[in-house]
Amino acid sequence: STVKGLAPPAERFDASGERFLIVHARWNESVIQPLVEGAIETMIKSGVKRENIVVETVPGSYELPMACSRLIAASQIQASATATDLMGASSLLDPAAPAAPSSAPLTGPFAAAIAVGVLIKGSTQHFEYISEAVSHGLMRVQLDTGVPVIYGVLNCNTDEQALQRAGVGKETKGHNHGEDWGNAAVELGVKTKR
Ligand SMILES: O=c1[nH]c(NC[C@H](O)[C@H](O)[C@H](O)CO)c([N+](=O)[O-])c(=O)[nH]1
Repeated sequence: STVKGLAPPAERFDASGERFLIVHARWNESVIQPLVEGAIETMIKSGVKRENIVVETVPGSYELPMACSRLIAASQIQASATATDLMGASSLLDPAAPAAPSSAPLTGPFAAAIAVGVLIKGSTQHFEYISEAVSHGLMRVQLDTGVPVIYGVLNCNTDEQALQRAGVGKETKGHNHGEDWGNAAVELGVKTKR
């Protein structure tokens, strides 16, 4: 196809002060890992600080909407409170997050989130049901919370398709879609900032 192509990143955005969330499933870990690394590296190239990228995991893609919903809500609650009000609540977020002085908000709200999952078709209808539920679920989370949730779910028929979309294909290397998701998270995070 001469038309289908990746969305090139738009002009550079200043996301240096923004916080981002990445929630990734652990199914198909060998594909998940390059996707997540690609997203993080791309975001850092755009000026995002690594300590402002919170990474959480869930068992499978079906858990992505719930985890994104809860973590986005927790970060929004904490943004309006101080550490003393919400001691222990930070366990929902990155445990490595630097402890803020009690007068400062424990965490800031996330500018955007990326939900990363790899669905590979098996011999049953499981794939279709999860894929449909996750797509609708993630769309609902972003519209309900007002925080962009970038769709980082690969829906593949074969292992090789998934590997190529993480830039680690065996037949041809392919392109790491995690990089595009990192760019999309920065762009939407800046453009939808309130
Ligand atoms: O992320 C995935 N989860 C998968 N299933 C687990 C599912 O996401 C839930 O974790 C599980 O159903 C428990 O809710 C997959 N398959 O079943 O094939 C898959 O390919 N990828």
